[in-house]
Amino acid sequence: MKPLKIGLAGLGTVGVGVIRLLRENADAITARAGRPIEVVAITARDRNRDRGVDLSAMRWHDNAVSVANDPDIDIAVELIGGSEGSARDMVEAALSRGTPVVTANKALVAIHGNALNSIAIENNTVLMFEAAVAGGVPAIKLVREGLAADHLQSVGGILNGTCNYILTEMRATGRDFSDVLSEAQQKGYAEAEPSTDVDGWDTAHKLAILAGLAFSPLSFDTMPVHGIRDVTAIDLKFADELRYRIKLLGLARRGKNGEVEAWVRPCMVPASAPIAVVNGVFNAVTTQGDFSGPMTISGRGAGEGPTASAVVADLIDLARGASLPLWGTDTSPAPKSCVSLDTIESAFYLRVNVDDRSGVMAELTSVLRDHDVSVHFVSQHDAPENKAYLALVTHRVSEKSIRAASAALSELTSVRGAPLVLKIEDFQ
Ligand SMILES: NC(=O)C1=CN([C@@H]2O[C@H](COP(=O)(O)OP(=O)(O)OC[C@H]3O[C@@H](n4cnc5c(N)ncnc54)[C@H](OP(=O)(O)O)[C@@H]3O)[C@@H](O)[C@H]2O)C=CC1
Ligand SMILES: N[C@@H](CCO)C(=O)O
Repeated sequence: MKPLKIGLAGLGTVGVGVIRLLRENADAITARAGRPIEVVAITARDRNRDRGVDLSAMRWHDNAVSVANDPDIDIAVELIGGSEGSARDMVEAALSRGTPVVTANKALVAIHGNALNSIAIENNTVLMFEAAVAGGVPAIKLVREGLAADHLQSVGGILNGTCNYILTEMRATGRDFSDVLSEAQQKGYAEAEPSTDVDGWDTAHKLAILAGLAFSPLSFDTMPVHGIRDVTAIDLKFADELRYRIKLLGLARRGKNGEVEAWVRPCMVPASAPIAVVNGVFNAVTTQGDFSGPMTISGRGAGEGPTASAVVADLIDLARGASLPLWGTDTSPAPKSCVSLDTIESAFYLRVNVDDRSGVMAELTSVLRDHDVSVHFVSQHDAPENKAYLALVTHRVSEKSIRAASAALSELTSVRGAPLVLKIEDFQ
C-alpha cells in the first residue's frame, strides 16, 4: 500500500500531537484510511529544538512555503497559526499547486476562508479544517456532513475553553474575573496575552466558520463581539438565584429573509439547557434544525490529543477520497454582513450598582419606563458602604432600547459605574 505523504509546518502543541498520534495509532489509522499516513517533510522556526519525538526520518525545510512546494507530498498540513504571514502563504501555495490542505487555524479560515476556497476550487482541490472549531469535538463534521440534509435555524455554542474555565471558576469560588484569570495564567491554562480568548475573538473566528457552513460566509468585520471582562462575581450569584448560568456564547441565527444574526457575548442560559452543564475547559456546539431538532455535542476544545485527533480525522477523510468544497457548492458565495444587534428582541438581565437609599428604585424605573423597558423581576443584594447590587430581568424588548436605557442609567448620580446588560438566551 502506497503511503499518503504529509508535509507538516508547525511542530508545537498540535504538530507534535499529530506526529505522536499517527505513530501510536498507526495500525488503526492505516486500516481506516486504507493506506498508511506518514509525515515525510516538516518545518518550524527552530530546527534544533528538542520536540520530544524522533524527527530524524523527515525532510527539514527552511520555511513553510517550501514544504507546500515539496513535490513528494500528497497533503500539506498547516499548524503554525495566525491569519497572515507564513500560515497564509503556505496554504495559498499548496492550494495553488492543487495540493489538499488540512489546518487547525481558525483565524485564517474565518478571515480568508472564502478566498482560500476559491483557490481550492480553481485548482480542483480542498481545504479541510475540522480542528479549527472546538478542537476534538467534531463540529465541522456535524454541520457539514451529519446535518447536511437539514435547514439549520441556529448554530453556535461554547467555543472557547479559557472563557468557560474562568466563568466556571468564578461561579464555583465567588472570585472576580481578574483574580481567576491571573491564577489561570500562572497554571498555564490561559495565555500570557489573554485578549484573543477573553475578549471573544477566538470564539468569533470559530462562529464565523460554523455560520459560513450552516448559512452563508460572513463578513467577519461586521460581527458584534464582546468578551467576559465585565462579568463579576455578583452576576454569577444572581444567575444562580435566577436558575441561569452565564456562558460566553457565539451564536448565529437565520433570519426570516435569509439575513444572518451572529454575535459573541456572555449570556444567561437556563440552568436546564444542555449547554448550561458544559463546564471548565469543555466546549459545546449546539444546533437547531427544521428536521433534526435541537442537538448539542460537547468535549475538549483544545490540547494536544483532542486537536491532533481532529487533524488526523481530516487526513483519513482525504485518504478515503473526500473532496467536499468548503461551503458545499462549486462557487464561493459573496460574504454577507451580520445584522445589527439593534434589530434583535430578547429578554435581558440588567445589573446596576446603586446607592442604597429611598427613591433610587423610582429613579431607575422611570428611566426604564422612558425607554419602554418592561421589568419582569427584580432582586437586590447589599454591598459595602450603603451600596446595593440590583438585578432586573426584563420582558422581551429591543436591544436598542435596553442599550439606550443602560446608557441613561449610568448618567444617574445614584448609579455607580456602567450597568451590565446580558442577553437571556433561551435557544428558541
Ligand atoms: N493548541 C491547541 O489546543 C489548539 C490549537 N489550534 C490551532 O492550531 C494551530 C497551532 O497551534 P499550537 O500547536 O498550539 O501552536 P504552537 O505555538 O504550540 O506551535 C506553533 C508552531 O509553529 C511554528 N512556527 C511559528 N512561526 C513559524 C513560521 N513562520 N514558519 C514555520 N513554523 C513556524 C513554531 O515553531 P517553533 O516551535 O520552532 O517556535 C511552532 O512549532 C494554531 O492555528 C492554533 O490556533 C486549534 C485548536 C486547539
Ligand atoms: N484558546 C482556545 C483553544 C484553541 O482553540 C481556547 O481557550 O479554547
